Amino acid sequence: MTIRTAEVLVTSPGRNFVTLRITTDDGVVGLGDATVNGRELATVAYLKEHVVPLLIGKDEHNIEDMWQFLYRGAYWRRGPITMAAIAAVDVALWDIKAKIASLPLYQLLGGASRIGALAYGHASGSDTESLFTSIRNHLDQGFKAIRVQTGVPGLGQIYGVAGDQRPGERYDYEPAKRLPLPAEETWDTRAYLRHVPTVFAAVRKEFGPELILLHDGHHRMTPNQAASLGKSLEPYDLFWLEDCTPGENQEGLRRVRSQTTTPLAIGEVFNTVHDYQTLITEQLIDYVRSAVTHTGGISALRKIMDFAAIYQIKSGFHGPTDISPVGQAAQLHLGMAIHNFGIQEYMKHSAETLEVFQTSYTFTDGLLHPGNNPGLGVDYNDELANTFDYTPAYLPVNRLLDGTVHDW
Ligand SMILES: O=C(O)[C@@H](O)[C@H](O)[C@H](O)CO
Ligand SMILES: [Mg+2]
Repeated sequence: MTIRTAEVLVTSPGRNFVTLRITTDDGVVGLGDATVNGRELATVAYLKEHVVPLLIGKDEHNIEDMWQFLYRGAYWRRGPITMAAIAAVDVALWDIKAKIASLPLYQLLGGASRIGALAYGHASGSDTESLFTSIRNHLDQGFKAIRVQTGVPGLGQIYGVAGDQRPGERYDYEPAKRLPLPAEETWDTRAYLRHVPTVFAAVRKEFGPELILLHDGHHRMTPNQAASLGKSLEPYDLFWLEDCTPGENQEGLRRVRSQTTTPLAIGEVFNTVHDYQTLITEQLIDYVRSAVTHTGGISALRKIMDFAAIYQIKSGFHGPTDISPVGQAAQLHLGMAIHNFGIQEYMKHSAETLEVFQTSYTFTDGLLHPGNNPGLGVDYNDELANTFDYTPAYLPVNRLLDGTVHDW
């Protein structure tokens, strides 16, 4: 009935992951993800120096009390590092509780509300032809929903665009580059705003009205620019326009919302319910983009989703490859259980990553399912993990044509 050990594990099978492993005195093991892309060692230090000593000897069953102890007890509240560390503890304790109950975690969260979680994949191409190849590739894999990103004429490598690929090839866009300094990219919002509607017109013409399409603006527009893009994309019936503005300025979304009916999703860099307060109560968004890993865990994100449900706002949890298989499993269990599930982002992890983290979740006919193993359904292979040393990596920095640093 107590926590015996808590270990902070770092591995790098192609990219860096931080995992917290809690073991009880009965030998039950729980895993939690604390990966913050490009700033991984900050959560390692926060956990090792300031959280692990607080866990030893505590009752593993009191998840809510532990969450409040770590959140209120720190005095310095919120922030991505603190909330990722709390998330790792929270998820590991839910994993343990479900294993003790011998149930898949979603059963403890209320049971299954659906047969599976509708997933969207990432198609991209430097031009329309390579984008179409990538979309066909995703359709072949069974995706029913696809995010579309392309290059912009006149700009070089930009957010969201993988190298061109042939049918059957793996999509491998990874923004965090393993370089000693961040890569720098060039950006021009006017060129982007002119180009994107032509891309969606071409995609609709080629693939028809049925396919679910999404797009990520990656925080680059002002509210006025975002309103303009939302309007110009209305004929193409997007499932959502993501991160159209930086989003910390919640009031700024009023301008976007009042001008366009294109659905809006925001929140992958948010870390508590307070980041959403105005957005939710004024119904300025349609989808909550938080990941379990970056928002204080299952306990906290569940509360955000219950709050959002009152306003007909649904989930669209952040699921790129920098969310580890542990974090992805946690949000699949949550997504199975909540009523206001919307869609789940799904970028398949590399083969090496899925050998380090052995998962029970499946992807069939466009739907993800967390599997029915007790707990999260993820096992950690220490021996293999230890062969992959931590390698520093940075997300890119974005500059305007005149050299000014812009939102990336
Ligand atoms: O915007 C997204 O959906 C992601 O690709 C993020 O850029 C990445 O997860 C940052 O670590
Ligand atoms: Mg995004």
